[in-house]
Amino acid sequence: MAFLAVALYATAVAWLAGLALFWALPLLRNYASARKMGVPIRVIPIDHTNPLWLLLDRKVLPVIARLLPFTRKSSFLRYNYRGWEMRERWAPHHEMGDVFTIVTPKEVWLYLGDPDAVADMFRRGRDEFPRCTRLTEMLNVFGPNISTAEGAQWRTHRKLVATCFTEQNNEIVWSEAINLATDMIRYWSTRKPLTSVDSDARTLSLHVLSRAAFGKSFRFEGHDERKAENSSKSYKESLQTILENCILIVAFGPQTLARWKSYLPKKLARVQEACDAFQKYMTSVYEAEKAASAGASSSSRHDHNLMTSLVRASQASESKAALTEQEIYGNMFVLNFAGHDTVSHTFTFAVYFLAAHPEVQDWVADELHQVLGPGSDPADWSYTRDFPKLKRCLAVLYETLRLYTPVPTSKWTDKASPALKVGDKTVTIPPNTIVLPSYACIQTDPRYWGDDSLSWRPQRWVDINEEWVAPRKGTFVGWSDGARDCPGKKFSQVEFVAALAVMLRDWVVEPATFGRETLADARKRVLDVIEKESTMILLLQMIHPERTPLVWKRR
Ligand code: HEM
Repeated sequence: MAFLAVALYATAVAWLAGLALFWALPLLRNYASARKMGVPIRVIPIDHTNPLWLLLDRKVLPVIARLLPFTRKSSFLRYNYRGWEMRERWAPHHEMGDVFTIVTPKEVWLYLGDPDAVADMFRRGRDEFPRCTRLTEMLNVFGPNISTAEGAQWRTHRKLVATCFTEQNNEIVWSEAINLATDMIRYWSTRKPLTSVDSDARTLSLHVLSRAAFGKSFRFEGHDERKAENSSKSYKESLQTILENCILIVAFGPQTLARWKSYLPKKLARVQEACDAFQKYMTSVYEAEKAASAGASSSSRHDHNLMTSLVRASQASESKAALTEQEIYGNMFVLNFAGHDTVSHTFTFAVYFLAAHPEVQDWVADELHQVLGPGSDPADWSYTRDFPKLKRCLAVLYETLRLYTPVPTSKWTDKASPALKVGDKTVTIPPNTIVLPSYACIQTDPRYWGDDSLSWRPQRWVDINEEWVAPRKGTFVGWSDGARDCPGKKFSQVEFVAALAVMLRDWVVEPATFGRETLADARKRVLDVIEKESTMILLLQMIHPERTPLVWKRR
């Protein structure tokens, strides 16, 4: 009996020691580091980027909030999950000032709500505020790449990737988006009511990417038209499966999945198959391009898709500045990853906002009739002539990103301790601190955006002379800023504007009404759904748009 008691005691002590070593000590160390900055501190007990916690946070926290309602205002419930920024908006900054920290057992996160400090941080660039590659290393699935590299390596990736985003590639994006959107609106107009906006928007963006990235064109297939067979084997389906299961892939790792493939449950086996198929697909395109470069084939010589540009640029540069085969795969995956759901989720938000705002649809349609003419064939619209004039369409994209930013941008201090001026205070930021522009705050703070800052009003981006209204520096970071901003910014703008132009010139969208609901009530319901049922999965998205059906009609 005495032996059992000693064993239990020893186990308890070992547990406590383990807990102190792995949790409490780092938390205390980080707390001490944060205190040195002399700014308000909030503490959260779990590293919110931990892959296991990523699988659980949205399930666990609502249960705790229900069982222990008095904890709702605690830092744990307010800040210990992905995307808390969207729920809180500017509230934490108005409570704590333009700068505050959140301390986790992993590191300290510093939040900036002052546009001048944000602009200064981006201006000072990668030397003082590099990317914290730990946060993106999950994107190393198929090889090192532009998103996960730093220093000289990143410069090589960035230089070569930048050569892919040419005006010729934008032309491809423009015409492919027009073709696909023409088929998509045809499909949407036959669905009454339409419940597949998000799924169809993903198809559109995937098909634009497959053409612009790999040179493969696919016709648009609506949600109900898609065939289920071969689901994880084709390029399209494999990429879709990978993107939908990124968190699982990160949690288990593609190598582990491959090693245990015979024993995996059905869902994981499908994910593993998809990784395998996507890798094979990239290898085949890579080999074909290499052969074409060597003169064995001329099939892809004149195409300006991202893969061919990357292989050619890499072959053309000196050996030290070239990318390895693995790095080319890594970059192709990351371009697909970064360019797919960012655009499709934003497009879905925009369609729902439009359904709630008929006056914005009319405002955009006026521009489309003026620039493109009422009866012109979309196939004749020109990227170089028409795209720069479609400012109202672009404003719909900016306004949607302002309120619902899919990708939060972040920097860190690495081993340095830079000083940053925030208002009249100079904050010396310790090493190993993540530094973030509080995007959900600065993009909606009434101090910079006015009293209607939370209203979706694309008209704020275009003045009465049809000139673009640039926001104050540091108040809009939708595509990030500085040296590591988004290289796909123009790509996404061209795709979005082309698709929107096709849809809004001749069509209008409204919410389907339920029972005796009026159209005005249905529009309010849509806005409520956008606000309450959007969340950060891997990116910010509407969770169940299919529960809010829409109807498209001829204008
Ligand atoms: C609406 C659409 C898009 C939004 C809102 C967006 C936003 C962003 C943001 C905020 C970053 C910086 C992330 C950070 O600092 O951690 C970023 C980086 C990046 N984006 Fe985009 N993006 C979009 C579309 C695209 C597209 C279409 C592509 C490619 C086809 C792309 C490729 C990339 C890449 C490769 C990076 C990493 C750049 C680097 O680290 O040097 N993005 N994007």
